[in-house]
Amino acid sequence: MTWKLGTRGSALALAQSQMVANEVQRLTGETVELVEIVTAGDRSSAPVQQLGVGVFVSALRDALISKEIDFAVHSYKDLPTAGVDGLAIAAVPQREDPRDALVARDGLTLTELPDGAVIGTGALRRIAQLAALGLPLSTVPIRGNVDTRLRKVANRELDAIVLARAGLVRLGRADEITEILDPMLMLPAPAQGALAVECRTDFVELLAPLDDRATRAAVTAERAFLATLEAGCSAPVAALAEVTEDDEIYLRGAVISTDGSYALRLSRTGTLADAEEVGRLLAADLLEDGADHVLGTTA
Ligand SMILES: NCc1[nH]cc(CCC(=O)O)c1CC(=O)O
Repeated sequence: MTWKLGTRGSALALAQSQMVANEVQRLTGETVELVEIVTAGDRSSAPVQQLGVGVFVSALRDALISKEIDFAVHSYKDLPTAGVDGLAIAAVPQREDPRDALVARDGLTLTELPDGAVIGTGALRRIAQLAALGLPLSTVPIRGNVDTRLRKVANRELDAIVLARAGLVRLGRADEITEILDPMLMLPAPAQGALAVECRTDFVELLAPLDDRATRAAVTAERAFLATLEAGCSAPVAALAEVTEDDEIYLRGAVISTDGSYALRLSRTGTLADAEEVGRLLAADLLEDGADHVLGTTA
């Protein structure tokens, strides 16, 4: 039997899905076929904030439930925190670099960009953290696939863009990065750089060999942090968990107002086994410090 892997048709989705397909074939000996699924997010060119979370995933989930496909690969950071009955995340493969990256004209770094430089990014988390740096830069919304975005720098429509380094690596275009942004300045989105392999519950055990326990724990902590804050706060949220060799987890989290004038940043440590609790507790710490008021300044 050939296993069917559902994927979006973008170059990044295809690259990610092909990597996972190769891993599945290597680890299980099964044959995997890619099946392209068009999602509402691919059909629309509206800003992602207007479309809402989940626009890229619901068509894939429908195809899983109807058995058109056996499993799907998502960029984990694009998955809504709520799961779906009958489906499960069977594996979280080893994470790619979670950091954000700057691609600027003429090889420039953030501090080398001239006064008035224009940076393309639509993500509130990135807009807020760039604003919090207090540099004489402005941001404009940008959408489209990675290739389209990179072209806007190459043809000088924009001075720079900010992207997830992981996407550029997977597309073989990491050499266009002019600065990797330190998480001290630009904390990534929860689960950035990680993939989620989703399937019906009857398929879970077959895909378990792909799971990387350190990545799963890191993502569990980051997403528990996000889910807890979503209840009380809708300001831009950033989080990054790092796992040490002796199974310690170090989670950093931030909530930033969109104009960058308020930024709350805290961290917590715990054990790998307590990943979920570390995330929830860090969110509680931030809420106690007024994370919900940071939201108030955003609205
Ligand atoms: N929101 C879009 C998105 N979803 C996943 C990635 C690629 C990186 C990843 O897997 O986290 C990107 C592009 C980007 O943020 O630059």
